[in-house]
Amino acid sequence: MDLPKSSVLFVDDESMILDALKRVCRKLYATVFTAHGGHEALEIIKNNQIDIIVSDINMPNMDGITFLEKVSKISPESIRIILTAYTDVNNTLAAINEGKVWGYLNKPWDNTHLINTLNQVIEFRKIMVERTLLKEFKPRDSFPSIDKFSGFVGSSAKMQNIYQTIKQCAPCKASVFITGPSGSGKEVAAQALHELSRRKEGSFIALNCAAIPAELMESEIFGHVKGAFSGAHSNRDGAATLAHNGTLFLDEIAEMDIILQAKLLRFIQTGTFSRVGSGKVEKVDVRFISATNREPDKAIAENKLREDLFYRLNVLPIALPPLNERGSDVVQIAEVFLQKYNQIEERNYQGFTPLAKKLLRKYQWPGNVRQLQNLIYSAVVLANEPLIDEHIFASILNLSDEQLSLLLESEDVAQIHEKATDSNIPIGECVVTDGKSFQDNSKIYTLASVERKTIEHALSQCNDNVVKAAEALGVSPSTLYRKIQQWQDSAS
Ligand SMILES: Nc1ncnc2c1ncn2[C@@H]1O[C@H](COP(=O)(O)OP(=O)(O)OP(=O)(O)O)[C@@H](O)[C@H]1O
Repeated sequence: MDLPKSSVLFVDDESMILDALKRVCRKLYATVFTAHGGHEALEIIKNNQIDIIVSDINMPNMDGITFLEKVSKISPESIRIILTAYTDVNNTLAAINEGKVWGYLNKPWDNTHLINTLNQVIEFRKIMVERTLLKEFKPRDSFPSIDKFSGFVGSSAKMQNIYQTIKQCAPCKASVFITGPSGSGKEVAAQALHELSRRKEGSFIALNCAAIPAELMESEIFGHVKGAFSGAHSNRDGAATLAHNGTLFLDEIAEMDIILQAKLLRFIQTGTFSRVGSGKVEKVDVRFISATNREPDKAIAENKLREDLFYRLNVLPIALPPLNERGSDVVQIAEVFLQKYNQIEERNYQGFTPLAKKLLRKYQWPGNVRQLQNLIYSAVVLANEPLIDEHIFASILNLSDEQLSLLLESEDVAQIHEKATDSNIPIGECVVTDGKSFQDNSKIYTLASVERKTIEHALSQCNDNVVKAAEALGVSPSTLYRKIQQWQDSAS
């Protein structure tokens, strides 16, 4: 598990001491911050992830013990160390015993001892963080069992219908016409039809009619003989020959040249064709599957697709639903892609945070499964926590903060109710606004107020331990810190 570089904050009222500490710590594998006193340090802690805090005791305005006590509330996971003269020993021991600080360093310090101690603390903290993460996120050897059907992942009712249709259509010879938006899995469906058919020992030949230039298409389908056109240096088999006893998948059929569509129609009707440049008629046994992401009626009206060809190909229609109509299939598919890209990129992401999953379920997915696939691959490359969170997704999808909250907002109330039920806390008792319980049905509460009260309640139940409260609420600690920070910002 790769953890990011640690960060250390030194707090002292004397600039010379801070400069000296900074110089010594160049040897440390850590980002070093300095602050001239408690108030400046608290600002830094609010705006940055600080792992280790080393503070002087005797400082004007706010003494070191009071400062570190405050830190223990807002950043309980950070390791707090006192930099102290021997004369402060009683204060120091009391602070350690009360759990306000983790340990102390002597002032004046020995450079080597200082670096060694901080390195040990960095190591110690890493182990603690790893332990917490491992406990919190329960790393697993395998992801939860996923419903799969011949290349498809997902168990929504709509996809169950599709699987049923594929199972019924696969054994027949009749042509199948697959429609569905771009990236919705039309080729996966075509392959499933082939794999589940009696032709599975034969070849599955896919031709993307949009990707091949019109002048080459005829030769791609039917092959050519040597000398048929300039560049035809030898005989070449086309897809029709290669798919003999197998399946020919004509993807993006409405992009095929309309004149060639007439030749294709003849081939489908008779099973016979001639290679380009040859008069010899050949016969093959091919099952046709075609697909388009256009609406066939429109494509016919626009003269992109021959009507007679369409009716010939559209014996068994299959219409794939867009990803955003497949409910939580999206999360299952994302989990499978996560496993795949974890393996390819040698990463070990354990899954997604609850809000990241919510984003996956709420997003519209204009590019369907292919877009989801690309998103997960990017996240695996760009994220650096064991769980992938909603912010990584939002940044890859280019969503503003406002768009992200709008996207996540709609289910919030339900989620809060779910969580209260999960933790057996009666909602009316745990979430109170303006002195009224949420069981008061006459009042409508804003989502923001419900959220804030819920978080405040969780914090107070967990003795202000942000990590525990975050765990209880099912969000990451960083999300909670961000929210607390926002309230503090708007209050100041
Ligand atoms: N239900 C699914 N489960 C897992 N992976 C899927 C699923 N549907 C599609 N995919 C994957 O998504 C990607 C796009 O699927 P596919 O190429 O079949 O879509 P398409 O509809 O044929 O796209 P286009 O319209 O652009 O030709 C592929 O990598 C495919 O393996």
